[in-house]
Amino acid sequence: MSDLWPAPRPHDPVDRRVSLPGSKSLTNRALVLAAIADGPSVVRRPLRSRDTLLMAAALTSLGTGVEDTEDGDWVVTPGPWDRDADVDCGLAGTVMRFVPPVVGLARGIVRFDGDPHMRLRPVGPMLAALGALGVRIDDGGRGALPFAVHGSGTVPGGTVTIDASASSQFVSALLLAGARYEHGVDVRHVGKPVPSLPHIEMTVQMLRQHGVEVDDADANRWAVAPGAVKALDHDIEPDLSNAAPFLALGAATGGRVTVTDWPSSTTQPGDELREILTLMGCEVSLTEGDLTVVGPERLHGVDLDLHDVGELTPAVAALCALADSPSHLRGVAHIRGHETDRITALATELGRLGADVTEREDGLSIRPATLRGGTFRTYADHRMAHAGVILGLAVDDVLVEDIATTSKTFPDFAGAWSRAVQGASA
Ligand SMILES: O=C(O)C1=C[C@@H](OP(=O)(O)O)[C@@H](O)[C@H](O)C1
Ligand SMILES: C=C(OP(=O)(O)O)C(=O)O
Repeated sequence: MSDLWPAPRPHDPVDRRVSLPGSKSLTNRALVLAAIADGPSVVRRPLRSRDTLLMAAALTSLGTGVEDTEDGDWVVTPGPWDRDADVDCGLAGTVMRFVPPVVGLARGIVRFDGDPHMRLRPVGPMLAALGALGVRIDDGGRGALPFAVHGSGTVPGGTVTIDASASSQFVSALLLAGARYEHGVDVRHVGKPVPSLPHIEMTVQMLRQHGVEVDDADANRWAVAPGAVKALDHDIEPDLSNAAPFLALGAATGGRVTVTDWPSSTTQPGDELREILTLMGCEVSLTEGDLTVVGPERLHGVDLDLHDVGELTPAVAALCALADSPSHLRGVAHIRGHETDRITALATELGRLGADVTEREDGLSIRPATLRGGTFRTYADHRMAHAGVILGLAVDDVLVEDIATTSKTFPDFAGAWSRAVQGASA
């Protein structure tokens, strides 16, 4: 298969019903919590994609049992965690950040590395915080991959100050492990605002479901009391951020798309798509778990602060490039530290196809322009690929580079996308 994938363009407004794979963020939290719980449990309808398979492999290499059931669920059995191991983080922020704090509870030296770009993604402040909590880290002073965590079996824990403005995952990581530290953990953020707060709420909610006491009453402070993490089975919701391109299919074509099993209440930031698409002129309705988006004749531009939902930026930016009025996307300086520098990547690639884009430190301004076909580069970033296929809905001859990069969070995205765009027989 060519490295350049012709993005399919529908010829008539579509009317589709789509079921999506599970959430990366929920699956990887469920796996970590199951691995440090007080007994075996089941992760039902997990996402099986590169990021979650890497998480399962990391926990398995420590000594955790992760077994498949016939239904495709995972049975997780906490293990002895008494060995040295190597962890491949790939390009998964959740593996690089969520695993080191639990390795403090293991006995052994665990070495972490990942894809070339992963060595550039931020983790230093979290490693420094872990050191302050009593975990020995050997990172050669780099504050980045590769590094080793020397687990001694117990972690003192306690109060720690961290600048988590580069990633909410620093906070989530410390909280996920914190109940198993001798004194729990009391995390205080100092610095520019923490992005992606719904993802920290997701962490807090899941910890509470596992019987862990969490105090999040004050802004920028999260305290986890020491205690057991009770074993608990999880049903994983569909990935609502990965719903973005599919909802965009309705939004950008004046068609109708329904995503099934949309939760009535959720901490996933993708739920914000309902509000965003409404602002862009779509009709959006949620009825008995069916989220339906009906696109307008032309989408409208929007002025949005995406600080809390930064991972939606690539898909939203692509939709803005198809709108009939200017858009301003703000508050997402931190996404320069995502799978690629997403602000520069979006400005470059939308611009290559004719979009009128201004790159700013913390976002993008996008004005209406006539788009043309061409190559859309993806920089190993699944969500850049989503942006490319969205443009391909409205522009002939868009070639998306390395569509397989979508396997980070979506198995066979190209197949699912072709079927959604062209109908079930595709
Ligand atoms: O905790 C999580 O599961 C995530 C938190 C966010 O990270 P940042 O806070 O680094 O943006 C988000 O962008 C990422 O896709 C998933
Ligand atoms: C930022 C993302 O991923 P990660 O979990 O690797 O940080 C993302 O999926 O948009």
